[in-house]
Amino acid sequence: MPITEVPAHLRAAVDAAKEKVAALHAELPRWELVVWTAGNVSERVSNPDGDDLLVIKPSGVAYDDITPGSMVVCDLEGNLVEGDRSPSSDTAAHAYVYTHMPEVGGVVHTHSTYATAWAARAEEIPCVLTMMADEFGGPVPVGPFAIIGDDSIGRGIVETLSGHRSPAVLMRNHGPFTIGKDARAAVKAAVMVEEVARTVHVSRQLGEPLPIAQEHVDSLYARYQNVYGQH
Ligand SMILES: O=C(CO)[C@@H](O)[C@@H](O)COP(=O)(O)O
Repeated sequence: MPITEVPAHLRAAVDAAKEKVAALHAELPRWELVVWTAGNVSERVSNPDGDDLLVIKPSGVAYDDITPGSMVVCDLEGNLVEGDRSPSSDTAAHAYVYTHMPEVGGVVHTHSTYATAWAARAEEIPCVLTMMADEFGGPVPVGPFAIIGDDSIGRGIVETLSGHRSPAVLMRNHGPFTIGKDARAAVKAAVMVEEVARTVHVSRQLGEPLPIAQEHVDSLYARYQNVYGQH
């Protein structure tokens, strides 16, 4: 049964998600992860009484014009539930991730320069920095080439990241998609994947970066994910 309007019991949660996701969009230009209208952020709105919803950016809207009121609400089929603009052109991908990865609460897509350059080569970013062990638990993987317009991008994200420690995937010839427990965590992963893509790129200009032993990757990841305080 398609959802044609936001259920009353989700109204407050949807409005809170609109405020949060609108504010998080400002982080993409702030960290220089996007140009013009590229990129998008979404967050799941869990529905204990039925199908979840997602809140996402309206398609093609300038970042300066993104407000809580401009955000769009869709069901997990990608159908519009609330909003006066078309949802992001990546809505199907976000929705597919939420449907097939129930632990994911936020999805981000950017075209950040260094991560996208790695995606253009379809080359994973090797785990040669302790920061990568912390945040990604190993290399940042590459996902398949996928044309926008159906759920092929979403399928590529899910096939690559399911069971993988990394919250980021470099979709071949396209750019990074990141996931997290909520939209803020996915935005953080987008910031971090661009940072490590740049650092490893710079390092490789002067030689071959040295790998980190798996045992050290594992212990760094465990510490960062379970002990290190992030607020
Ligand atoms: O990369 C793509 C599509 O995959 C861009 O068009 C995307 O970054 C921005 O599109 P939207 O404005 O979110 O519709």
